[in-house]
Amino acid sequence: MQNEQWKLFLAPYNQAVEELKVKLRGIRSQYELQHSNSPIEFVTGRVKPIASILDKSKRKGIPMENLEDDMQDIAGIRMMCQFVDDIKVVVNMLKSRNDLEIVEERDYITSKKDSGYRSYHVVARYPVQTVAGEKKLLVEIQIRTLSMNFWATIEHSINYKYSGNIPEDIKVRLKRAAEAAYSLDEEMSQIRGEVQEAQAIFSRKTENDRT
Ligand SMILES: Nc1nc2c(ncn2[C@@H]2O[C@H](COP(=O)(O)OP(=O)(O)OP(=O)(O)O)[C@@H](O)[C@H]2O)c(=O)[nH]1
Ligand SMILES: Nc1ncnc2c1ncn2[C@@H]1O[C@H](COP(=O)(O)OP(=O)(O)OP(=O)(O)O)[C@@H](O)[C@H]1O
Repeated sequence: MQNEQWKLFLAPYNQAVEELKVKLRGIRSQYELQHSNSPIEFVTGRVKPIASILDKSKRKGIPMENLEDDMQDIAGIRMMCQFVDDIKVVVNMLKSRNDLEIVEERDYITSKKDSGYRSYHVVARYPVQTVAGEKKLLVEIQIRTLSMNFWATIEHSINYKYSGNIPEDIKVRLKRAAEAAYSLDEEMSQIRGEVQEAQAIFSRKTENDRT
């Protein structure tokens, strides 16, 4: 594909990512206004870089004409939660929305990946309005705790550095670190009530300071 063709192909994906970021960040703001604890800590999103699309299509044998149907993560959203239990709340909230349709779920929390990776993945079909009419696109939504995100971000950069061939000793350390990150999640879950009460007090205090 030429540069112009890529721009045209990716434009609806950009739109989907921008729209979903606004919508999902809006949910957090609603919780904030009510001074109640949000199951969503923060939301990020990206359109897969062209080099990464080309690399993945080669790796997985996906022909260019099948990208729309067979590459599920061209539009990607990530939702970070404070607690493991919040992840189910977020997934159910996504399921109850009428602006997207969940087509696949992958639970890498109950069944972590070999690398140690944990996250909950949802693939959804999301409609964007284009000048040529409505277009339904696949969007990958990754839902994870802050601690899972910390691990995955670091592991992703190490993987990049070693082009996917991480030395065995580092792999072992990363797996150990993944378990440590999960222990942190479990410990924090034990004091969830305490943490949330403190955050509610702090949120009211900062609002009072502002007014
Ligand atoms: N850091 C990190 N991220 C991962 C790992 N496994 C999956 N991911 C993330 O999850 C996405 C893929 O999710 P999967 O459900 O494994 O999708 P897949 O099509 O089966 O596999 P991919 O070929 O990796 O896309 C990747 O693009 C990453 O963003 C991992 O071991 N480490
Ligand atoms: N669903 C997502 N939401 C937000 N950011 C994402 C999502 N998926 C990947 N990213 C981030 O986007 C950047 C580029 O991602 P890229 O698609 O090249 O990586 P990847 O997810 O590891 O891809 P692959 O599936 O091809 O191995 C990375 O920083 C990655 O962490």
